[in-house]
Amino acid sequence: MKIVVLDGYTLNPGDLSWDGIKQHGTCAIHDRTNFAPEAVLDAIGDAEIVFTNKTPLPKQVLENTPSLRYVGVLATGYNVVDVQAARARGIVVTNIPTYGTAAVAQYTMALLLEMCHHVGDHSEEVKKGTWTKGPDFCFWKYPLIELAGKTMGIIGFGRIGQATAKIAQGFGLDILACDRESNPTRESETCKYVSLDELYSQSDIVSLHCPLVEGTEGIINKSSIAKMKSGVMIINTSRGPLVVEQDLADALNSGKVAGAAVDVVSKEPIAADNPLIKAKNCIITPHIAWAPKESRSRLMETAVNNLNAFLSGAPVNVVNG
Ligand SMILES: NC(=O)C1=CN([C@@H]2O[C@H](COP(=O)(O)OP(=O)(O)OC[C@H]3O[C@@H](n4cnc5c(N)ncnc54)[C@H](O)[C@@H]3O)[C@@H](O)[C@H]2O)C=CC1
Ligand SMILES: O=C(O)C(=O)CO
Repeated sequence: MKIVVLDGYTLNPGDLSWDGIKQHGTCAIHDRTNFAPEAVLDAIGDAEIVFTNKTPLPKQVLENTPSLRYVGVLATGYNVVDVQAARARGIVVTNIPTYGTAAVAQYTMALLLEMCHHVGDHSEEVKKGTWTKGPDFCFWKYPLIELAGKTMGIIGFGRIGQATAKIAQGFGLDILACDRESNPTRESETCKYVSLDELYSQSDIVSLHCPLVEGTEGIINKSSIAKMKSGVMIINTSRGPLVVEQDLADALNSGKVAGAAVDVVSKEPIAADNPLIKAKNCIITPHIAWAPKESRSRLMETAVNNLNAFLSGAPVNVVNG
């Protein structure tokens, strides 16, 4: 059996093992593949099994891979695959749920705390000598923000949204959740479901945890930002295209949005002219919320289990069933 991993490097830069996948046949592991459909087709060749993390598999590719039977997405978000086109061709697509829930929730809070305290910047200032030369026993470069008593709006109250809420409640934040489906058993004195408009108008912090699908693309835009409080902070650890980046940059530059922290952007790696790079009060990290070794190890383990289950005729974690 021919197996191809299109972009294995970010999952396994050398500190994990591909053996669980390699045991099933001839395995070509590409560190990365050019995203152009011709290059992707070339890398896939006549493989039956393909793994992708972020290499796109659009209809144009899936319709020209006659041997392909299985696509294993090496991530939770599977927006890189045209799942309808795969279903039409009888290709099973699976994802990896839960491996990164704890890491992404933790990272969301790291971004929030960075916006509140700018720990890294303050440390750099001290090392530059600003404290040594200063007249006072302390100084700060930015307004410092206390979270207790504030409200965090969470769009997409699934695994990561709920895990984030749990930590945030520990900081004294009240949670407003918005999801396609509400589950009253998840509500409490400090957590309730609201409509999107209520979430926008009442939240001091808005954090995105819904998948990138047709209905969520561009959900944060000029008009949704207009419904938010002045001075709101926005966090995106989900997918870049959830945000209209020029609209967010404009709102940061005008001060309507006090701060934004994004781990994901519309095009990755980030384009040099992405408007968020020069926007005021914007923290950008290179899509690393998922990447502690602990969570990557769980991801690899689940990828192997997914492949074993598919080959045994009882696939699990299927996203195009
Ligand atoms: N930055 C990173 O490293 C990582 C990012 N992610 C992103 O996080 C996302 C969420 O992951 P999980 O929480 O594990 O997924 P999940 O499937 O457990 O939760 C997603 C939630 O979003 C809800 N949802 C779907 N459409 C919606 C809409 N239109 N409006 C409101 N809610 C909607 C779903 O009902 C579900 O409750 C992934 O889709 C992925 O894009 C996931 C892992 C790592
Ligand atoms: O798991 C995911 O969805 C990620 O974004 C990490 O690649």
